[in-house]
Amino acid sequence: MAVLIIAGLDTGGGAGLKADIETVSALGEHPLPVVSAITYQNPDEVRGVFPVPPNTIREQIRAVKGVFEIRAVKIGLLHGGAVKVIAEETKGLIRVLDPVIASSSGFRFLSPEDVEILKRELLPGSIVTPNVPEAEVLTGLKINSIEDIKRVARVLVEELGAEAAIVKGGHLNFTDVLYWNGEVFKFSGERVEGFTHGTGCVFSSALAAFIAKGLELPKAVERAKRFVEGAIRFSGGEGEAVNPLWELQRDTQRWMAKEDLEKAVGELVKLGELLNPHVAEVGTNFALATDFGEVFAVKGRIVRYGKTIKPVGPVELNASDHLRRALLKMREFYPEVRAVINLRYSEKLIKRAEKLGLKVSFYDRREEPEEVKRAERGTMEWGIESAVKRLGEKPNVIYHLGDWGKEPMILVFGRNAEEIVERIRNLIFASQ
Ligand SMILES: Nc1ncnc2c1ncn2[C@@H]1O[C@H](COP(=O)(O)OP(=O)(O)OP(=O)(O)O)[C@@H](O)[C@H]1O
Ligand SMILES: Cc1ncc(COP(=O)(O)O)c(N)n1
Repeated sequence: MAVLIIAGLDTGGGAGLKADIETVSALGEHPLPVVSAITYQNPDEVRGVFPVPPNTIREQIRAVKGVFEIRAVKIGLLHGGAVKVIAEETKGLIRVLDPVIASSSGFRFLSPEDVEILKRELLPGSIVTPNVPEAEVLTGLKINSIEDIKRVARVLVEELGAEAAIVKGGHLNFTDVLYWNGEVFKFSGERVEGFTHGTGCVFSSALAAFIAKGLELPKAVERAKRFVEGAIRFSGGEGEAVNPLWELQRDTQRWMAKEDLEKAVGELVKLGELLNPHVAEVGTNFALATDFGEVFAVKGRIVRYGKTIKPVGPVELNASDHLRRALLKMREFYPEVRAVINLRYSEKLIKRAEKLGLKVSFYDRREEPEEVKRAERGTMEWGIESAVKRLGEKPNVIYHLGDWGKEPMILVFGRNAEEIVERIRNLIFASQ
């Protein structure tokens, strides 16, 4: 279904049309982008705005209206001169209006006169999604509590003529309130850590996309809120903004990691007889992490098989709890490390690793504090941390000499699966 998006361009690639297009596309709908303003901004500041002339906005809308079946319209950043044209051209369509009055970096986009035009021309009949400060400007009322939010949402509909109002609590307590058809709906949320530049854009676009799918308003609001939470949680990256593509990126990384690891395991199997003596009693595993902290490994581990070696099962997500924990701990110190393998301990391998110039460290399970031992699952994390701290720089190899009932083990780390295979090749050929 097509969603018409009328919004501004953010040169920083965080908010505005770019975030809207990503959101609508990620949710499987077709975005029809109409530029209302060109901004010059980065994550820290908005330097200026070039308003696209009203007629140019009109022609952009006319080029697609009647050609595509527009199921919803999302309206973001505007300028006073554009309001009337947009109101005329979107008449009769379901409109989600995000009244972007100021940026989160503090730049005032709409003057008080522009706000009045917006209230008069565009707000009536729209589903309006102000944040707390915007709702205050639109209604002239102060908001200090959830009760105030409810009252203001009602005013936006009953007095200012909106079709529905969702007052967002991102600036208060993360609870959003919808007023629609004379009823109040509350959507509770918890604070999510991450960048919030662009949250309002993603929320309103997601809402428009869910409406386009035919969801009833309360359900669409609930889904839009959950979508934004994910986009905040996985918001890292250069844009310093929300990331509407996180689920797609996660899935892409999943198949890439799976494929890379399968290929690398295949290469290891070719080393069969040479690697066989180095396979741990408990089995060897090979793990690869994605940027999202998900870790793939071989289900059932890699075991000795006659004179050669064999992966017991396929490469799968979370197939090795031990290596997953070792790798994730290592990545807390060195995020570029993505892969790890465990081998049976031998002094010969350690000597060889040092000769090859690999940085080697170790941990001693006998030094493990009692409380970590009792907690049972913290040993690996403690071990990696103590080995990293002991060396004072990035270790490529970490070993431990075992303990009562625990087999001594070597972990070889690398930036990717191929690097591990290369390291293993060098280690075992040279240790013959
Ligand atoms: N840190 C956060 N954790 C969880 N949810 C949040 C957070 N910040 C905002 N939200 C949610 O994101 C949505 C957008 O709300 P917000 O109040 O941030 O909009 P906004 O101020 O218009 O955004 P923008 O930053 O684009 O101006 C709402 O559903 C809100 O509850
Ligand atoms: C083009 C454009 N549209 C919307 C916003 C608001 O987003 P935020 O409040 O996160 O700055 C923005 N900064 N730029």
